[in-house]
Amino acid sequence: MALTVQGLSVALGRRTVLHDVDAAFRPGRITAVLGPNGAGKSTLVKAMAALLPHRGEVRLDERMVAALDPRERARLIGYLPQDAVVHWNMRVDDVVALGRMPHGDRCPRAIGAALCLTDTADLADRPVGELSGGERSRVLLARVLAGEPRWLLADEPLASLDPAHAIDMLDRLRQVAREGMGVVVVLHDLVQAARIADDVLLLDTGRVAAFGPAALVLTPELVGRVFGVEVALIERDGRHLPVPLGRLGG
Ligand SMILES: Nc1ncnc2c1ncn2[C@@H]1O[C@H](COP(=O)(O)OP(=O)(O)OP(=O)(O)O)[C@@H](O)[C@H]1O
Repeated sequence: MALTVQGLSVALGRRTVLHDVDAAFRPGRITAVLGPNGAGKSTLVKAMAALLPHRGEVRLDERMVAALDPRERARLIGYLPQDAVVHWNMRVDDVVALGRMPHGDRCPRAIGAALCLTDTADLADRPVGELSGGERSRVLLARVLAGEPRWLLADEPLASLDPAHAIDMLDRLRQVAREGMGVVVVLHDLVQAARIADDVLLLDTGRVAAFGPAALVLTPELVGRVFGVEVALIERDGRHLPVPLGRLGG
């Protein structure tokens, strides 16, 4: 099931913060959305999840996402917001079970698989309010995965994770993509993006600066220009990882 964005523009307040974005995302692949602060990354994924009014089209195959019944949309697209919070101090397994709401069930297999994949089964009977920020991030990912969506849109899921857990999180996204889910993930870390992404959508002040296979987008020239930094490539496991060295002209 392909996820396609065509002519997508979003205005917030009086400002247009996304301009005419075109992109075709493919299932079974990880697309990293990159760009400087304020480039419009969060706005893009929110609009793709039909959480913001927009102009242009977001389609799942031929169907407009905004026109889908909300429960069906939630079954197809899982959205993991930046800085997600849990307002009630529920048990972890109950939080994860909320991910089944669009299905109207409490499928033990799906919940168990999500707990297992995110390494949160040991936390299942803990109150979510007692968890560390990183543990909570994994639980919130488990909640989305429990809904077994066809697409996962994750906004900066690494924000509160230490390097080891960040690597684990990305490996989990890789695993769900291998199983066929389409993954669109907003990232800040260029090295992690290069490790994990099949494709990269590079945004610059609300416009697409580049979209395509990671190796073609994550070049020192392109990344350096958009972020205003000097970038060196290091090679690891056959991938070229862009490392920011300093500000351009600094
Ligand atoms: N409610 C709002 N009203 C007006 N402008 C807004 C509103 N929310 C966000 N913006 C602006 O929209 C632009 C895009 O914001 P967005 O959060 O999508 O950027 P981002 O690329 O995700 O940034 P970051 O890397 O800092 O998280 C920013 O310039 C931001 O100031």
